[in-house]
Amino acid sequence: MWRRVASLSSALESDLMQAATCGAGAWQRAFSSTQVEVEGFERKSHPFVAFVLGGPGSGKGTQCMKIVETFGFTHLSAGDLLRKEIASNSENGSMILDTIKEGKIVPSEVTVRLIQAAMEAGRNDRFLIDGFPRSEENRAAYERVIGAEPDMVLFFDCPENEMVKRVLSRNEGRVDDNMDTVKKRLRVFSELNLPVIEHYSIKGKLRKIDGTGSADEIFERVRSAVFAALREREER
Ligand SMILES: Nc1ncnc2c1ncn2[C@@H]1O[C@H](COP(=O)(O)OP(=O)(O)O)[C@@H](O)[C@H]1O
Ligand SMILES: O=c1ccn([C@@H]2O[C@H](COP(=O)(O)OP(=O)(O)O)[C@@H](O)[C@H]2O)c(=O)[nH]1
Ligand SMILES: [Mg+2]
Repeated sequence: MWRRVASLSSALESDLMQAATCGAGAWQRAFSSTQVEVEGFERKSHPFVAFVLGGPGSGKGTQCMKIVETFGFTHLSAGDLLRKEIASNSENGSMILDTIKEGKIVPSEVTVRLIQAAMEAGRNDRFLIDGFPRSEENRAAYERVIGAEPDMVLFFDCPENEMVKRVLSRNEGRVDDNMDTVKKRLRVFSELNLPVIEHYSIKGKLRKIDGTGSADEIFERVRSAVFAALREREER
């Protein structure tokens, strides 16, 4: 991420806002032109990281795809990384499969290492980490291994009945998209995920988004939160 050492002109600022509404290409062009035009940028050590949290079916993956299109983030779904590990028949594969079938949380050291490797391979300065951390232990392990906190935490707040409806109609052939497992996942969400959300709320990093309505309506809420957080990071 770039550290601002000179303030953006208001014209450039509005270019960036405008670009944020018309897709990653415009955003990248505006942003890169800003990098060229505003001398003296220095690359920061840690990339911009946004955790994306919310219960099963709250819309994390759907909104992550829109954020990628608009702001050029790399999307790392912790669940997808784990499912890839299962498919690779690695030594942890069967343990991960059993854990996911039960709606439980995979040991932190496994998930954090997968995220770390994906970030190193990602060659980007902004990442969405989707569906992680799911517990205080996950959170502490990430901060210990990666050595940094996230810049922002998006939390999609959605009523349980809406989440269940969406999960049961999600045709992705997943072993955990069934009534029995989704009930377990909702219990895990309220018992273990919510304390993580509370932690980041107290730290002032949480952006709670109403997860009801159409995907486009929800993204309008997301867009301004992400734009503000990116600008805040640049101005630090
Ligand atoms: N705003 C929405 N309204 C209705 N269905 C949605 C909405 N957002 C996502 N979905 C659908 O609900 C299911 C779960 O969405 P997803 O983004 O995978 O959530 P999560 O990653 O939080 O489990 C998917 O089938 C998706 O197409
Ligand atoms: O950091 C993570 C992310 C996911 N999971 C497991 O993987 C499942 C599916 O996660 P995903 O985020 O893909 O589910 P979604 O919320 O998108 O339905 C979860 O229920 C957990 O069992 C986990 O253990 N640790
Ligand atoms: Mg998901």
